[in-house]
Formats: sequence, structure tokens, C-alpha cells
Amino acid sequence: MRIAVAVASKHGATKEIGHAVVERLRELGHDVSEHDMASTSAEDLDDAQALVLGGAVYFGRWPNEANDLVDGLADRVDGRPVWLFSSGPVAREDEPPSVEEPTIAIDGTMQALDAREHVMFGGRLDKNTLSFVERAVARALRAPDADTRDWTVIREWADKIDSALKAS
Ligand SMILES: Cc1cc2nc3c(=O)[nH]c(=O)nc-3n(C[C@H](O)[C@H](O)[C@H](O)COP(=O)(O)O)c2cc1C
Repeated sequence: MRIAVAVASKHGATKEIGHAVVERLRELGHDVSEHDMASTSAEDLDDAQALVLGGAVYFGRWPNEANDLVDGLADRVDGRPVWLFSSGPVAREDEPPSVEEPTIAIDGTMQALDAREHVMFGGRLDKNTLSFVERAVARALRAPDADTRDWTVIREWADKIDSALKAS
């Protein structure tokens, strides 16, 4: 099946999750295209029979380019199955949450695209890669540098998408 995976990532962690999903779906026999939302329009995804959209969470939201793409897609989804994922929390299990609001306002996106599911994966925080303002926020929140992405869980999620598509 032709699947498009489109990602909004500021510092690469979400992009790497998207790539892992792409690779797993390809292993399972799908024809998968990989997109950066910053340079992707809804029309670019017209060929896909299923969509996987992922965003990094900053202050409880996906980056702006993700919202632009979602707006464009709302009229074009046309019954195609959509799955959503986010990359966010970096708190370690032995520590309190590193960000005050480790949740995301995703309900509007779920409804606009009639998405089947939204999953929250872990994230990566490396203060050396952040902008001045982002670094100041991360320091103020005492967020530790960490990478809590679980590649097994991510690949299993791709397996679940494959199963759902093969069952439909
Ligand atoms: C300034 C700042 C704000 C953040 N806000 C949130 C948030 O509200 N919720 C959350 O779960 N993670 C938050 N994070 C963690 C990021 O979502 C996480 O590091 C993510 O993996 C980054 O993805 P990217 O490398 O693709 O940009 C924040 C990180 C920074 C630096």
C-alpha cells in the first residue's frame, strides 16, 4: 500500500522516529514516501492511500508547519486512514516530569482528520542543539538531557499500522 509519513521536527528527534516508522513499513512491503512537513503541502500527499503524521511537542503543541498541513489536509483526507504520533516527554522514570505539561492539544487534529489513533513517544533533549530561548526554558524547567525514545515500541506501532491496513 502507498503510505506517506510526514513529520514536523525542530531538532531531529521526531524525524528519526518518522524514519524508523518508514523503514519498518517498507520492510513489511509497503511503498512509503517520507516528508518534512515544512516543505510539504496537502496536495503532495494526494497519492498516498494512508497517512502517518508526526510532530515534536513544544509547549503542548506541534510546530506551526504541522498545523498548516493539517488545515490543508482536512478537506483532502477523503476517508483515507490517518495515524498520528508525537515526540515529547523526556523525563526519566526516576525523576519527576521534565516539562510542566507533558500533554498535547491534539483533539482538534484528531477530529479534523478523523484519525484512528494518536500515540505519544518519548523524545530527546540535548541542550547543546537548542536555540537560546529553548535552552533557557529547558534550564528553567530543570529538564535533563535525555533520550527516551523506545525504538522497539516505535517499530511495534508500525507493525500495528501494517496489521490494520492489511485487515481493511
Ligand atoms: C522549549 C521546549 C519546550 C518543550 N515543550 C514540551 C511540551 O510541552 N511537552 C512535551 O512533552 N515535550 C516538550 N518538549 C520536549 C520535546 O518535545 C522533545 O525534546 C522532542 O523529542 C523534540 O523533538 P525534535 O528534536 O524533533 O524537535 C519541549 C522541549 C523544549 C526544548
